[in-house]
Amino acid sequence: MRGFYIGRFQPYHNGHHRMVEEIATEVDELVLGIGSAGDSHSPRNPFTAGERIMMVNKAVSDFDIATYAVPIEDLDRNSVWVSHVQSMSPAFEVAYSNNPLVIQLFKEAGVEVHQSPMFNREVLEGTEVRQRMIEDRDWESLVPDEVADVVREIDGIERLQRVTATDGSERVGDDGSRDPNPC
Ligand SMILES: Nc1ncnc2c1ncn2[C@@H]1O[C@H](COP(=O)(O)OP(=O)(O)OP(=O)(O)O)[C@@H](O)[C@H]1O
Ligand SMILES: NC(=O)c1ccc[n+]([C@@H]2O[C@H](COP(=O)(O)O)[C@@H](O)[C@H]2O)c1
Repeated sequence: MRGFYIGRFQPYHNGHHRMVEEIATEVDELVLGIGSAGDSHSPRNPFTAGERIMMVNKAVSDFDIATYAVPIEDLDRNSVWVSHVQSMSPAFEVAYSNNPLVIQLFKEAGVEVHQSPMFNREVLEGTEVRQRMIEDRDWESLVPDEVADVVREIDGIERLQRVTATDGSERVGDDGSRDPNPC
């Protein structure tokens, strides 16, 4: 059986890794959808699709299943998003997600969806990992070693710190969004 698991993986962290470990007990093959593939160089999405593919491929190489990383760009229309995913991915029988919108869209399209527990969510969250990177606090312990190597190879910390820095003329929200009309 082949499964599908999508995330932005900004970056791929130990919570994702635990989820893949669980999924690997249920499927022989897993497609890892690299979500929001067109986004990069922003506070919420610092890494390119290619960089995230490197992180994921290296990190999951130890698991005893075949994996395929497939970049999936966002669409303006949620109602056709599952068809878009299916048009880009090898065929799969079951989707894995803990994201309520993703679960809803797959269920409405008639795709079986499995959820997993949230692992140590207090710290295993992309937002927390990126915040630690920005503040030069320990982030390495929250990601697989292979991911830390990729982040270092691409000077990821410096990039994230640069794209997060503001010149004081705009405000950056908690989600990394920038207010285009600062008062
Ligand atoms: N600690 C975790 N345990 C289990 N599942 C997780 C964990 N963190 C994220 N996930 C799930 O993995 C999928 C992809 O998550 P995503 O890439 O958005 O990571 P995130 O940690 O939620 O990132 P961000 O804080 O950047 O939004 C989602 O279904 C999400 O619910
Ligand atoms: N309409 C759309 O483009 C659409 C809908 C649902 C999810 N997604 C994407 O799927 C991914 C879901 O991953 P997360 O669970 O990490 O949020 C994200 O990249 C999100 O942007 C896109």
